[in-house]
Amino acid sequence: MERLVIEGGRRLAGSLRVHGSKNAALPILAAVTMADEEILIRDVPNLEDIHVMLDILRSVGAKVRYFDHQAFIDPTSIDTTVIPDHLMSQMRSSIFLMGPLLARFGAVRISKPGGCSIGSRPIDFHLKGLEQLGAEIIDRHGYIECRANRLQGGTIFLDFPSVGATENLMMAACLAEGETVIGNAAREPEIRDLAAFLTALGARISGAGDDTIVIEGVRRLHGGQYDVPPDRIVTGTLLIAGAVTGGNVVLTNVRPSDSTAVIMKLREAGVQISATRDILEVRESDGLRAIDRVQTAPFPGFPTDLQAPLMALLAKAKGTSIVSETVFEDRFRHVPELLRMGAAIKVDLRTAFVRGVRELTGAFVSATDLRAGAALVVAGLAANGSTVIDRVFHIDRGYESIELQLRALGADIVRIREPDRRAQGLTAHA
Ligand SMILES: CC(=O)N[C@H]1[C@@H](OP(=O)(O)OP(=O)(O)OC[C@H]2O[C@@H](n3ccc(=O)[nH]c3=O)[C@H](O)[C@@H]2O)O[C@H](CO)[C@@H](O)[C@@H]1O
Ligand SMILES: C=C(OP(=O)(O)O)C(=O)O
Repeated sequence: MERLVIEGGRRLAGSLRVHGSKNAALPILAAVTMADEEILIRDVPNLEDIHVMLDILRSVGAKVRYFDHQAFIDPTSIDTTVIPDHLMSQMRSSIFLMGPLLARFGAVRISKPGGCSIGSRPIDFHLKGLEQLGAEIIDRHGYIECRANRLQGGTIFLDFPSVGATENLMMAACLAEGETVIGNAAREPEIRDLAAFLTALGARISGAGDDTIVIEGVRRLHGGQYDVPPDRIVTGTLLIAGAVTGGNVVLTNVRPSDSTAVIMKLREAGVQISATRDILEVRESDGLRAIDRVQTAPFPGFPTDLQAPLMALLAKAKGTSIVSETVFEDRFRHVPELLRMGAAIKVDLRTAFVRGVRELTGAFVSATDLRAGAALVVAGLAANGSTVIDRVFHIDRGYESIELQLRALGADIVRIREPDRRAQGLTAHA
């Protein structure tokens, strides 16, 4: 079991290149199964979820090489559309194989996907949408079998602009016969990138990034190359980390327009941020202040994935901030951990009232999910004394060697294997 140990109170300073986006790379890698030639994807982050996705591609017979953040994938050797249970259960994004494999090979068999515990996360929109494209779906005993000779274009209207369902259905529709319209589609930047990648392979998509996407099905997708965009959630986390330590951090390889919501909220909290074409800089500010209201929402709203890291900053901001989580029903699991560090937060259903305290103190805490873990890192950087974060594997799903990135900015953070001297003297909890 690995842990992070942070000696808080160091001001972050320096420059860092933001790595490729997990949430953009995962559907792009799944979409590769629809092509009939080799594909090269660059800037693929070296993350646990990516390795699971590459293992899934290998498990269905694709030839995969991954080095220097480049993934070379030859899908022409795919010889099965049954995904092993132990890979399906490791992450939510395993569901992305459903649309592409069904569209390309006419059948797919999966078990229910795994993922972070942040809510119930059903897959009903994915299944209903595929049925509207003519798939026959049998969902029983924990397995889902889908069949279709060739998917038929159709009109789909999502009850909620689900990112994953929009991506899965957009991928499937690329090889369907005729036109598909996805209404109330998600507008996240990752959807634009997925559409750009598919278009580079010969797909015909318009409207990605708007709430109505139109896909004209084609017979085949050929080979191609694509650069994964920078990770906007890592960008936001590093901005927050720089701000909470009163630091001066320059982030390169960013797309500021994808981070508008978090930049605006940080400015409201008194943080100075400047943006140029692909650079963001957090400058030293004189004190953090509370934000009246932060409400998570689909893009371009404030991203749910940054709610926990921002809350860790607000825990030290003067005044009381109100944080509402509207996307997932159970995404406040970081609150009890922040309370161990001296935060003053009260939760009422899906709203948290965060009264800023003068000081957070180091403690032994546990990452309950990916972004909850990131929030604890933010809190640990700002706290007095040592923070030990358990269950680091959650953080490794979305941040590439987070300790190395933060050390490059001057943080005192190390990764240890239990038992280790630096962790002794701090009491573990269940
Ligand atoms: C790999 C990836 O890109 N993950 C992101 C993606 O997850 P993901 O694609 O799973 O998130 P969705 O946008 O689908 O989920 C949003 C809401 O819709 C609900 N829902 C979704 C699908 C469905 O079939 N039925 C249903 O009820 C979910 O339970 C949730 O309450 O978007 C989330 C919301 O921005 C982010 O937090 C995740 O980081
Ligand atoms: C919830 C997240 O990811 P996933 O959808 O892959 O579980 C996340 O990236 O914060």
